[in-house]
Amino acid sequence: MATVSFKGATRYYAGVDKPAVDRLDLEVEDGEFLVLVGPSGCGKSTTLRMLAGLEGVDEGQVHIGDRDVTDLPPKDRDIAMVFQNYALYPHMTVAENIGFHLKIGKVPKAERARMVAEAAELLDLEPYLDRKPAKLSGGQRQRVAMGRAIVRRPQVFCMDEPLSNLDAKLRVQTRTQIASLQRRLGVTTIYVTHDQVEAMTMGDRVAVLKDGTLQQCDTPVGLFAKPANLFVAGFIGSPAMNLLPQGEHVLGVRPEGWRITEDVDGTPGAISATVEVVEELGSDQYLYCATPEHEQPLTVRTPGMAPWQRGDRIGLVPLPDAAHRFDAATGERLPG
Ligand SMILES: Nc1ncnc2c1ncn2[C@@H]1O[C@H](COP(=O)(O)OP(=O)(O)OP(=O)(O)O)[C@@H](O)[C@H]1O
Repeated sequence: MATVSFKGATRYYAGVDKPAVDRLDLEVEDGEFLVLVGPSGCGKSTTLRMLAGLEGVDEGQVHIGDRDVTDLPPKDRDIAMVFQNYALYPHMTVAENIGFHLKIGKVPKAERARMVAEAAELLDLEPYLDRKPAKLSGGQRQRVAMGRAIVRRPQVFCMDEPLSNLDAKLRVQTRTQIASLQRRLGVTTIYVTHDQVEAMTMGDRVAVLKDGTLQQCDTPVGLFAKPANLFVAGFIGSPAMNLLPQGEHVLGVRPEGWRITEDVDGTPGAISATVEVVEELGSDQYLYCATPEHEQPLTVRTPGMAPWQRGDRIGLVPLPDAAHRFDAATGERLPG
């Protein structure tokens, strides 16, 4: 096990002036589950591939523990990678797929069988050890890919969208399994996803990237409570934070951060709004409200079966501590 450090790590692709990853500084702790998240093209995969040695580092360095691995080939980095497409060998059985790297590494046969059996037990794959990948479900294939990574006992796991081929329900189940497995094994893990819910539920910390630049790295609670800028504020949280321009500032209020009042005119500071759409979720209700000042409707989340209906006029006041403020010009969070 080991720490991972990116020190000003920068990657340019041939023929592109702007770096795909720009001076990335990031320290991952020993045993930590760190998620890289951001929209398509923000540089998540490139960051992971620089760590795995599948992509060169043009400026800066990458360290694993106390080793500078910047110029080491992938096989010497002691990393196991789990890809989106799993990259299983179709002609090999589950057991052979899981044990493949051990065989290449000349681990004796009996030892290999023991390690494969151990991984299969951990991943509930024992009944399938003699099957070929074509006869497995998507979730089982995903677990075989995990098994192949686990038996190598690497210092670091690198996972690039390993759940994106699963349907929504299985994805939710599998993300819990991966997170708990990682905690049990205690192997430092860097996990790439574009899904902010996946990021927030799995990561000890989450690093948010945009256009190749790290925006913020914090615990899920930290990102949610104190987004460092407008991008993070809008990206983390679902439904997204309401962002209301107010001259030189932007006021940010999460959908659950409003107090609703019927006394619109008698409540100082209340934003007057008309309920346009009501979404019933059973446990919650979402209101989408039009206001005279703002083009975008405001989203309001209320617990339970609130009494509001389309056409109601309501007043919205940010709850104490629910107001986030940003500089409209720079997008940076303002103190307080
Ligand atoms: N081989 C390449 N040659 C040129 N440009 C590339 C190459 N690979 C990636 N890029 C560009 O580098 C940027 C970062 O790509 P990267 O794949 O790291 O993003 P990502 O955040 O993982 O995106 P996605 O979620 O879509 O996989 C993008 O603008 C992409 O178009």
